[in-house]
Amino acid sequence: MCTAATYKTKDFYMGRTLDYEFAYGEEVTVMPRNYPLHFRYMGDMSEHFAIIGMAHVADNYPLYYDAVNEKGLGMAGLNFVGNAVYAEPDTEADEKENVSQYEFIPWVLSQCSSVKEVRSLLMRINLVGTPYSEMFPAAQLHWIIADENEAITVESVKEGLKVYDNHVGVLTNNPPFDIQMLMLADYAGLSPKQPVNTFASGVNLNMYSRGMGAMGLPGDLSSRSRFARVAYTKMNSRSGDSENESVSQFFHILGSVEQQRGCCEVADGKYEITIYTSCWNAAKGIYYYTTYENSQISAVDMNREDLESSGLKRYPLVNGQHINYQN
Ligand SMILES: C[C@H](CCC(=O)NCCS(=O)(=O)O)[C@H]1CC[C@H]2[C@@H]3[C@H](O)C[C@@H]4C[C@H](O)CC[C@]4(C)[C@H]3C[C@H](O)[C@]12C
Repeated sequence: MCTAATYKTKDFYMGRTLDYEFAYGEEVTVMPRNYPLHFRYMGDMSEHFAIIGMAHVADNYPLYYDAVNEKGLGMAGLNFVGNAVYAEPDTEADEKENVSQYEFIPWVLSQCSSVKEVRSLLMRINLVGTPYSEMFPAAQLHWIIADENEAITVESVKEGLKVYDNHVGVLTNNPPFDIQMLMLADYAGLSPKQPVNTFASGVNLNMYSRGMGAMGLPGDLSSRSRFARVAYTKMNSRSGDSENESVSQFFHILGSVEQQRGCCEVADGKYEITIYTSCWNAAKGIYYYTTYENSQISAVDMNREDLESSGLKRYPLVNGQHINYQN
């Protein structure tokens, strides 16, 4: 399971949890403007926007999971198993741009500076299921794409490519996004305030605890429950707007859906955990992250790199707890 969210204070933030039972060997990867990008059907792009994000780098090619570009446009791919259906390449129709699912993030982030531009790019796209290699078959994903003004969800399903306005700025996994939004209505009565007793007149109910306004918010790890929980947490979130306060609050928002080892068994003795949690400041191009074994926030600042260069800059994840002994 995975969860993604956006958050706005003075700056715009976005990130995700990557929940899985194993890691592919991911690194924070900066793609500078002159890194030669080769697309399977769309030729080469020698200059483009610079990008920073989490990627598995295969043969010097960054297979991004989530990333943001220098214009502040970000996106994240989350599992959509059983529902993702990709098109076949259509090389006859000139107006269609054939893009493989593993190229979707670089294709969008290399050339769009806003969600508005993404919407028109998506009208021309033919998102195809061509795998990167035999070792990396097509990942069944759906995506959240956002800038500081709006967020959308993109789902390639058997009916074709669907683009939804995402007014809550969150995404998890199955079921499809429109159903997740419909089911959010189940929680319409929840509130951060103590409930007013509307149970029945004449029944005197004692509010015996704080936090009872959110009674009914699901606590389990299913995708629909994480969707409701993270949407509730994010929409009711309050923080100062400094960088530290915003980043700290963002990690608390995604902390509401964190997966602890042992609670979600996916095969005998195999457990899904939150392998990493990311948060980027979209305007500043700073990519923050924690890992399951390291709760200290690490950061890579895209603007401290030479963005006019042509080689990838890769930062292996800092793992292992860093405990601050005070005596
Ligand atoms: C497994 C990851 C998604 C985690 C997730 O959503 N878990 C939810 C589990 S569940 O459904 O709810 O059960 C996805 C997110 C991004 C994916 C990677 C990226 O798409 C980049 C490439 C794409 C290649 O086609 C496959 C390898 C790969 C390197 C992908 C491996 C894997 O599918 C990743 C890492």
